[in-house]
Amino acid sequence: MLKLNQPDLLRQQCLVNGEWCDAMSGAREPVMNPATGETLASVPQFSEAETLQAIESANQAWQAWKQLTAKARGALLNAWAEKMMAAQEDLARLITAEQGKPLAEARGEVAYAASFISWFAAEALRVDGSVLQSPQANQRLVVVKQPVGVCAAITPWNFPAAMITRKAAPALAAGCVMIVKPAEQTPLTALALGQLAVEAGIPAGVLQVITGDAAQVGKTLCDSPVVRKLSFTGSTEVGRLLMAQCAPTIKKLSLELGGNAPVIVFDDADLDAAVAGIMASKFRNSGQTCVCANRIYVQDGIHDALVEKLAAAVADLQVGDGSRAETSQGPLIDTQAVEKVQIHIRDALDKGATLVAGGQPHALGGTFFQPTLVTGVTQEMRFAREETFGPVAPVFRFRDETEVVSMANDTEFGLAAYLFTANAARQWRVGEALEYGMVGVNTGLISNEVAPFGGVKQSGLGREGSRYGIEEYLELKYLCIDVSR
Ligand SMILES: NC(=O)C1=CN([C@@H]2O[C@H](COP(=O)(O)OP(=O)(O)OC[C@H]3O[C@@H](n4cnc5c(N)ncnc54)[C@H](OP(=O)(O)O)[C@@H]3O)[C@@H](O)[C@H]2O)C=CC1
Ligand SMILES: O=C(O)CCCC(=O)O
Repeated sequence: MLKLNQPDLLRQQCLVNGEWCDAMSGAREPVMNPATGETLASVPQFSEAETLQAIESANQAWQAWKQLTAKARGALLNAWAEKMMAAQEDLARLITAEQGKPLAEARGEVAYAASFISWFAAEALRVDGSVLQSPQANQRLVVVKQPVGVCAAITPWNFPAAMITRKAAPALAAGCVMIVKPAEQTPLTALALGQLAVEAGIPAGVLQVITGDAAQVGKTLCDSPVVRKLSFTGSTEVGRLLMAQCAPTIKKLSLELGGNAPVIVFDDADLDAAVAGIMASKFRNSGQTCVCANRIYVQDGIHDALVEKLAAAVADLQVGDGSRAETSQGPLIDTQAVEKVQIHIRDALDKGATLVAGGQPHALGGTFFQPTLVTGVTQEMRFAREETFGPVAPVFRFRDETEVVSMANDTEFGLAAYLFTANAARQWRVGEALEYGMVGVNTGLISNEVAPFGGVKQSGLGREGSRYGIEEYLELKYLCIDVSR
């Protein structure tokens, strides 16, 4: 059973207009622990009617929220971030229980999530406009920034806290209000964040958290002309659907979709640094992040040495329940995730790849999977085309820079890429040539609140975090003032 220091953080109702509510039908969905299969709690199954109520409450709340000074909004956001950090251990336990990641990673996620709130509390103070040089002597031209309005966020299960705050914090800082629909696997962290927002004094209706039928809730949010913006993180497939659903109301969109991150290791790289970077990027959250290394390209000259070091590092990973201190690899989120990993491995082995380590479900059973290393992978295999989203490191071999840049760019995705080389000119050259929104050079960890997170091509639209992130929640308004009368 889940034990929390602050038991009222385990919320099993939706937060609408400052009230904790059930679905009108009374329908509920269980929330499972992927490590044990245990039912942790259950949450309401909202449908269209309750979603419409949340939209109405959001619109009412917006009228007062947008009138607050940026300083006042920032102070409330800071109070929310402080509450989160005070409840870091409880939030981490909730994340590990419903999502599976090791507790140390979950604690890190809470701090990462809170960092977006503090960052945007400060960015609120820096939203400004401009005065333009007028082509007419009698006119003054002024540009101001105003909040977009009622926003919605649909978030994934892999970062149950951070994907919410990375959207809600800039929205609230800009003067928008937000309705959050978390993933069905991880609603408990989202509801706990709602509770902490209430405790921080964020007014009713400004941040609402609703759980339920994704297709119905999503369609209602997309169809509503009151909702002016949707921010989504998840699969490219659902992103495409939401984009189409938002077309009739011409909604603003931020989409953070699938990745297929290449890691390129050149002959001149520091091999230990490359292995540390690959391990951090590949096996974080058991390979379930959209910036996880999906393809590892290793140059001929160091291929065998790198594979040997990588195999040793993979062998050191400790698979287990994330609540155990020694665990570095938790379970995968569900059985479909395990199936996807197995399909990708089987496809590669059938086409001639070599299994160096792992490759099977773990002896612990359930959705635990052995950390896996495969070599001899080629562009014809699924590993090259699809996001595996699991603890599998597929190693490709390459000859030269031109060849590897072409292989790395040969995908419809363009979120994150990584390269390891000691050559400064090559760092620039390849960094510029990679068609990705984010490039890590000699590092496998690139995410923080200060940097613009987002992709090109079919990895999405817009940027989250950073000073650019708040712009996604602001509209420019131009005033032309005749000063002659
Ligand atoms: N970019 C990223 O960070 C992520 C990428 N992925 C990729 O997607 C694959 C599948 O993961 P999965 O969880 O199925 O991802 P989804 O895209 O299905 O889920 C992400 C979010 O979208 C919601 N959603 C699903 N269908 C609809 C719909 N018709 N209308 C509105 N919202 C909807 C989900 O709700 P609900 O949970 O209630 O169904 C969840 O909140 C992964 O293997 C991975 O490759 C997955 C998660 C995150
Ligand atoms: O979309 C994801 O997979 C979550 C983002 C991970 C990160 O912020 O590094």
